[in-house]
Amino acid sequence: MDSQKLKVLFISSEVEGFSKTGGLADVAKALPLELRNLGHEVIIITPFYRTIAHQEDAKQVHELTLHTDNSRPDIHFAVQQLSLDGIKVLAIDNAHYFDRAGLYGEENNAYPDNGERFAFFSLAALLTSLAEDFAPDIIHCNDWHTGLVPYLLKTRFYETPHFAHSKTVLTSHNSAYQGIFDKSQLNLIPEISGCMDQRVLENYSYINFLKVGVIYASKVNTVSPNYASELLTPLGSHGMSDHFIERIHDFEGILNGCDYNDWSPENDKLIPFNFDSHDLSGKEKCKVALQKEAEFEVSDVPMFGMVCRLTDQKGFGLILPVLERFLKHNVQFVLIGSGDPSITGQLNALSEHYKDRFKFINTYSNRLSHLVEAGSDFFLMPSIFEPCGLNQLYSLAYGTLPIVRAVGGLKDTVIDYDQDPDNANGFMFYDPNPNQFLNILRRALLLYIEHPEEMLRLKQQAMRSHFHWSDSAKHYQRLYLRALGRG
Ligand SMILES: Nc1ncnc2c1ncn2[C@@H]1O[C@H](COP(=O)(O)OP(=O)(O)O[C@H]2O[C@H](CO)[C@@H](O)[C@H](O)[C@H]2O)[C@@H](O)[C@H]1O
Repeated sequence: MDSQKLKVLFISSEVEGFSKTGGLADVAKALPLELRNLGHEVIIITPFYRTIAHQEDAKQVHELTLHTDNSRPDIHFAVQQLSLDGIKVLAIDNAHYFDRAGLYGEENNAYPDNGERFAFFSLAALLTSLAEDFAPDIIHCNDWHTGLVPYLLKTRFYETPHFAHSKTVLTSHNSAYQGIFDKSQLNLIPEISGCMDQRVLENYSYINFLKVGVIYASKVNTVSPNYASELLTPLGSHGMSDHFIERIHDFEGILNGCDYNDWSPENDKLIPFNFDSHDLSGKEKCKVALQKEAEFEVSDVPMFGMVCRLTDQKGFGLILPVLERFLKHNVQFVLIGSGDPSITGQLNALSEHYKDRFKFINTYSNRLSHLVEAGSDFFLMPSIFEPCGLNQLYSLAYGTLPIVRAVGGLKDTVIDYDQDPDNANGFMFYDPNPNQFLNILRRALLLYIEHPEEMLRLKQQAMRSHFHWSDSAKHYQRLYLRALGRG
């Protein structure tokens, strides 16, 4: 085999098309496909959740046993094979851990045994690689769920010939989620529950999965250059800066891409009218469809959209204090999201009160997220932090101007109209302050009302901003080669 053609074991707790709660799933689909296009052989490993899509097509390919110490019964699991456009997807099937209503929890409450569930998943992924006789050059781990894999490679599997040449890459899609658990959840892995190394088992009592991954992976990255630099600071690192600084020579930011197969207004099947940058009449019709969906008056009013998980990260602490003042203007605003019940409650009350101009739909809907991207004039992402953000990339593709806070990947992808009018593709504000956010909303509103020709130019310019996954995949390829000492 060509020495540059690599075998990549890509381990992710969610994969678009099979299971999804957020942006990790988008990456776990798009990146393996582009790596395959570069000639690499990729196998994806993911849990076989109760709700996994296409399970009727699954074929059981292995029945495996995880031997624990003598005090616990062995754990049996099956491996189900699925396909992502020809890429082998091996799903770890164990009813105790994954036959549940949610991926990570229910009704916004995490499952109390998530540490044990994903410790099991990490071990099972490596056993599956052995059973499959797929000796990977690179084991690509994603987020805290797989943070123990690099440690397992250096302990339990240290002398296993199958992994003798394997290197690990850990991508942190969101370093705020670290996977911190009591050691009692780690009984499956005596190398950890009995570990005397304080860096692994802090105070000999609890573990931080992400931290262990950052310490032990061959290379570590996050999903934008700017978030990578934030992770090196105490303020922007969610308490992890010391660990990222320690790995500074093996750590970088690689910007996510936009999957234009799923997110192109020219051929999107989930929107009622297609359009492109030369002819935006289809976008106007999508706006009418969105107004009807939201039960708003159909008229030429600026439409603001937002689609996200309802968490503090997404900036609800900036939105909620000024939302009523914003809604005094002649605007329409559609927000699609699910998550934190306290945010849901406040949004429901406002949506009820301002029925003619604010519609909150408390749901997770792929169709609606496409309609909001297509039918809005502006898309809101006033995030407190944002490792990369995908929705601003989708907005740009649909000529919907993103209004973002200058953090993480938002800063790497959006150019502010006031700072650089010639090249702008959106609006950006800096301070995490509700009034600053309201000011920028008003700036956007003014542009819409007073300069429709400028609005059109900006929309067309936004549609010409491209973030191809093929570029990101080439960066990952270089990272893999460096991990293998070939770069
Ligand atoms: N109610 C809803 N209905 C339909 N679709 C919904 C939805 N809520 C969210 N989504 C979808 O979930 C995805 C969210 O992706 P983001 O990257 O914007 O955020 P997330 O915080 O989940 O991802 C984390 O990982 C990604 C991937 O690396 C980083 O870009 C990001 O900054 C980081 O926080 C999008 O595809 C969006 O359309």
